[in-house]
Amino acid sequence: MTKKINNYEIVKGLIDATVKKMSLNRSVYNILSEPQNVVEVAIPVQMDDGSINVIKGYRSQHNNALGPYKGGIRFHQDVDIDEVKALSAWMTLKCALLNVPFGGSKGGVVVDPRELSPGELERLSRGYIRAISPILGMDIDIPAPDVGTDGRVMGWMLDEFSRYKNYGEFGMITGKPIIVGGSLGRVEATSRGAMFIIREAARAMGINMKGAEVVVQGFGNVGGNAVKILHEVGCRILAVSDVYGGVYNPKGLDVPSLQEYYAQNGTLKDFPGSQNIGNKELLTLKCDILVPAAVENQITGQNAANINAKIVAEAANGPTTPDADKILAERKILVLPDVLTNAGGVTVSYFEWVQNRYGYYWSEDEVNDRLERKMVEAFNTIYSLYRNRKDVDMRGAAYMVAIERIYEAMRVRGWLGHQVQPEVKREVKFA
Ligand SMILES: NC(=O)C1=CN([C@@H]2O[C@H](COP(=O)(O)OP(=O)(O)OC[C@H]3O[C@@H](n4cnc5c(N)ncnc54)[C@H](O)[C@@H]3O)[C@@H](O)[C@H]2O)C=CC1
Ligand SMILES: O=C(O)CCC(=O)C(=O)O
Repeated sequence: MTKKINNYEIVKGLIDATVKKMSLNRSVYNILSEPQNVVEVAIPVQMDDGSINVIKGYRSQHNNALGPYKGGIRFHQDVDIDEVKALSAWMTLKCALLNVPFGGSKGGVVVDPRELSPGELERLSRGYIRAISPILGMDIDIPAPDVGTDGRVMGWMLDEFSRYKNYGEFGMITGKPIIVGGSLGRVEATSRGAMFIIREAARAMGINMKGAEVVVQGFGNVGGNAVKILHEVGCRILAVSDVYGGVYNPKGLDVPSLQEYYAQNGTLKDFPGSQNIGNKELLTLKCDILVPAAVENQITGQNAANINAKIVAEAANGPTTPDADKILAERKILVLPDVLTNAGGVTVSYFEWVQNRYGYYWSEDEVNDRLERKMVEAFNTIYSLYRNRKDVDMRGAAYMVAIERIYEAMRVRGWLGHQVQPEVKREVKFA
C-alpha cells in the first residue's frame, strides 16, 4: 500500500523554506507551523431509521494575525485532522496574498454527504455548527462552503447559529443563499477568480484564450463553473471529469449541452459526441491549460512527467505535490498555485461579509469588477516577484508575499518579541 501524502507536512515544509529564504526569525516558522486552536467534536446525528450515528468533525483555526479566522467547511469521507490543518494554513496564506483582512481556518466532517438523506444532512450540518458555535462569529471565525457543502448547508448553519445567539448574525458565515445576505457572484467566484488568473498567465505566456485548449478535473462548484466561465471567454474545453470519471472530445465539448446532460442524468458518462475517459488519463491529455478542480494530490511524482499542458492552474487546494512541482518546473510548465488561483472564493466571501456589515448590497457586476481588480493585482505582484528573483517558482513567490504580510502583522502586534528584524526588506510593494 502506498503511504498517504500528508498535506500538513507539505505546507509546513513550504513555510519553512520560505521563512529561510526570507531570512526571517525562526519564531515566524514556529508560530505558522502550528494552528492556534484545533477542536475535534463528536456529533450525534439521528438517522432516518431512528438510530444515532456519531460523526467526527474538526475546526482548525490556523492564524488570526491579519483578522478573524476564515475558511470553508468540508464534508468528505477522507477528512482527517492533518488535512484540515493544512487547509487552514492555506487559508491564512491566501487571505494575506489577496490583501483580504482575514486569518485562516478550515472545518472538516468525516462523512460522505452523498450517503445522507436531506434530513440527515440538515441534522448533521446543524449538529456540527452547534458543536463549534462558541468559537464562531462574524469577528471571530467565519465559515463558508468547501467540498461536499453548498449554499443550502450554509443556510442551515446560519439558522442554527442564530438560534444559539438569539439573533440573526448574518455575517457569521458566507456563501449563504442570497435571500439571507449572500453575495451575488459568490457561487461562481472561485472559478471566475481562477479564470482571471489563467487569463493573465496566458497573456504573459503568449497563449490566446480564444481557442485555448483546456482540461478540467472536477465538476462540482469550482470545476463546473470553471468549465462554464472558461467556455464563455472562448476556451475550448476538451475534457472534464468528476469522481466517477470523465468525457473527452479532442475537438472540444459542447459545454451548454454537457451542462444540460449532467443536470438531467447526474453523470458525465456517455455524453453524446464524446468518449469516456478515466481521471488518470484525463490529467495527461495534451492541452494548453490543465485545471485540477477536485481534491489534493492529483499531480504527483508518479504522473508529473506525463502532464502535457503549458499551464497547470490549481483551482483545487493542494492538487500538486512538491516532487511534482519540481518535475513540472524542469519541464517549463507554469504552475499557478492554489493560494492564488482559487482565492476568488474567499475574496467574494470577504465582499459578502462587508455587505453584511454594511447592510447594503452590490450588483453582480460590481462584485465581479472588484474581484477582477483584486485577482489581477495579486497575479501581477507574484508574477513580477517570480520573474525578478528567478530562484522561486510561482508558489514560492506567492508564499513570500503572503508570509511577508503575516510576519508584519505579527511583528507590529508584538507576537515576535523584541529579538526580530524591525521590518522585512520589501522586494515588492503592496498597493
Ligand atoms: N467551493 C469553494 O468556494 C472553494 C473550493 N476550493 C477548492 O476547490 C476544490 C473543489 O471544491 P468544490 O468544487 O467546492 O467541491 P464540490 O464538492 O462542489 O465538487 C468536487 C468535485 O470533485 C469531484 N471529485 C472528488 N474527488 C475526485 C477525485 N478523486 N477525482 C476526480 N474528481 C473528484 C467530485 O465528483 C466533484 O465533481 C477543493 O479542493 C476545494 O477545497 C477552493 C476555494 C474555494
Ligand atoms: O470563502 C471562504 O471563506 C473560504 C473558501 C475556502 O474554503 C477556500 O478558499 O479553500
